[in-house]
Amino acid sequence: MSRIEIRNLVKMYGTHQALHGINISIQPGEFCVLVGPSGCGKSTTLRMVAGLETISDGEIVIGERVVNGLRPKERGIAMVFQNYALYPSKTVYNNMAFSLQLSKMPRAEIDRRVREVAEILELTQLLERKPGALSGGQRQRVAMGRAIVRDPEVFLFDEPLSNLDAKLRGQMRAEIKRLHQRLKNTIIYVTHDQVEAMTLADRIVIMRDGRIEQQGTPDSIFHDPDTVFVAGFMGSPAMNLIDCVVTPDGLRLGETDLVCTTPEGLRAGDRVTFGIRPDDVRPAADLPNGVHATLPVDLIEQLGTEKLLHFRAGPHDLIGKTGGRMDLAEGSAQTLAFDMAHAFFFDADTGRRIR
Ligand SMILES: Nc1ncnc2c1ncn2[C@@H]1O[C@H](COP(=O)(O)OP(=O)(O)OP(=O)(O)O)[C@@H](O)[C@H]1O
Repeated sequence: MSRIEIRNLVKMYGTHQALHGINISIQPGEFCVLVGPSGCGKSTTLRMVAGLETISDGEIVIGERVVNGLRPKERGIAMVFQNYALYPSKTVYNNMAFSLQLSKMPRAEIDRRVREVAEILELTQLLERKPGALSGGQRQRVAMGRAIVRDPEVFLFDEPLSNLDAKLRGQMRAEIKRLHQRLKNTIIYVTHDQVEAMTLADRIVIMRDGRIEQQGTPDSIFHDPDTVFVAGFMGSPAMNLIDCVVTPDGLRLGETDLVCTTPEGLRAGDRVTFGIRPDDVRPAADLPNGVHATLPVDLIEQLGTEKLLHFRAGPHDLIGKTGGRMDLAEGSAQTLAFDMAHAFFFDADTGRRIR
């Protein structure tokens, strides 16, 4: 187990600045997920830790060593990519053994490691197969096995599940989590999937345009977002976000009769973004103490255990939730309740949270 320190990391691609001074301090054994929209710099950061990209400025420490000048294989890392890059002509056994063979490890030790890891990943029955005869999930496990046999100080994952279907993704996510509980290696994991970030991470780092927008535990990122960007990015369906102007009475959402008192420090005329998660907008019967408003529900999505209620508040399309068994008709006006204890307010100009 090694700590990883990323200090003031800068990446220039010619004149394009992809990273603007990234600072992340990852504790030994911590599972750190880098998440953010396409092009925000997640992969670039990971590839610089791996030694696959040069460092324009700043410092990367793995364990006790500054690794800026070290080649990838000298860094004590193993990387699992999105396209597993298995050797098609080699068996599963030889795919897993290959890097150890290159390092001239004794055959008996290679055999012990490959079989032990195959057992952990339930690949023992497949060791003589070639990748072409494996399912997507099995190939993904071989790619992980190939990384694990090397017993690296640090694992780097670059969107390892993005080629799998939804069900398999869920299964592999749980397997990666179990593997981490068992091996306790330090991990940096890149994804653009916020569900993966929430479920896997000890620490989530949300990136945007080459900068860190916020980092913290999944709980703190979800329940205590610093910015409207983080609030809107984490959570599915996304938080309802509505730009509005504070009136002398408080806050009015569009032309509706929903008015709430505003947090201290806001004055009439201030422009704010009001945020509330779909979980906190319910039919009034579910939430008697909320702020009530009667609004037209124009679409209901049945998800099984719950239903999503799409409704309009003035010009805004919003989403609420109710239990899957609740009987509601599309196109009818419903009295909805907003749980204002869980509402958020952001400065409409800067996007910063107003606390
Ligand atoms: N080799 C390169 N040359 C020039 N620009 C690059 C290069 N690689 C990445 N970039 C740019 O750097 C920025 C960050 O790219 P990066 O691949 O790290 O983003 P990402 O967050 O991993 O995105 P994605 O989720 O789409 O993979 C982007 O603007 C991208 O266009």
